[in-house]
Amino acid sequence: MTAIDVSGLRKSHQGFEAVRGISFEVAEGEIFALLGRNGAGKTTTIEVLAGFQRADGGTVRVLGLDPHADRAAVRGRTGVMLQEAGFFPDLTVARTVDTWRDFTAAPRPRDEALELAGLRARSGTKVRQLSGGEKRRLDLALALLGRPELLFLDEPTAGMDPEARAATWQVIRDLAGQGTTILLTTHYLEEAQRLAASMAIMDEGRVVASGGMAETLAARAGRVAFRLPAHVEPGALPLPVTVERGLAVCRAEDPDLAAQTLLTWAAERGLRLAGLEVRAATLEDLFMEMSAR
Ligand SMILES: Nc1ncnc2c1ncn2[C@@H]1O[C@H](COP(=O)(O)OP(=O)(O)OP(=O)(O)O)[C@@H](O)[C@H]1O
Repeated sequence: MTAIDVSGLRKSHQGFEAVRGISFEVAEGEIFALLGRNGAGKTTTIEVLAGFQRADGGTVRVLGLDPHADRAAVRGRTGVMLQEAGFFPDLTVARTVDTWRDFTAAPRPRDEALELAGLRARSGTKVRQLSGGEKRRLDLALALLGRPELLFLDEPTAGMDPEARAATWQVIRDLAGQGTTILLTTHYLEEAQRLAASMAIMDEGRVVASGGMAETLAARAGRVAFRLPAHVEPGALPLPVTVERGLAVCRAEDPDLAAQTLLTWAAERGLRLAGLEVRAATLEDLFMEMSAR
């Protein structure tokens, strides 16, 4: 089943077209990463999908519903974590959650939501005393209150230290494991690559790449990098290379095979390929390529 179906979506803000006819689908129970540079249109897209803004063009279906026309129904089944939460700084974490519980149908118990978000130990702390990363966790706890079928997470790990980030990844994975569909944005491409089964990269309001994460990356060239041996010209190597920051870099569909070819060539000449690094394409490679156009 498709949890989110976006086709030709357009949305302008005061005459500026932030989203310019994008299409993508998110399958039920999947983690989907919406990626792109600052201003690419990710938040605007989430705001339309969550029913906060009305689309100017195209069609959008969320859990089979129109998120604007059927927004009450959609809101009851979705959780949203936007970038800027409107917390009351003088309330404690516990009171903040309690206040939100009052507006949520069949909410989770407060401590369960705090536990899930890794914030239970800060229950009695005032919001103003939370760190940036802890505020993100409070946001997550609030987004989880209504046991949503679908979660929108706009930069869920921004400002978190590595430990908190890893804990949040686990929460996200656990939720997906229980069947929750998750659409997230992040500027941490490694995070997207680790978490998401599918993705779309946006640039200036358009989708410039999309698809299954593993398939998309597998279809792209990997790279073999090494320090060029002394007195060897790049043109003498058996495969084409570029020299990048002092390293010879060979891009190849099958980087293992390319490395073998290069190593055999070097061994036959008694040369070493120092610092040899062989890796498949990463999301960062794809992102840089797509955003640089
Ligand atoms: N309310 C608004 N009024 C006018 N312009 C807006 C408004 N909201 C967003 N924009 C503009 O629309 C474009 C897309 O913004 P959006 O917040 O959707 O991008 P984003 O991909 O989420 O960026 P970021 O990674 O910085 O969060 C930007 O150029 C932004 O300045």
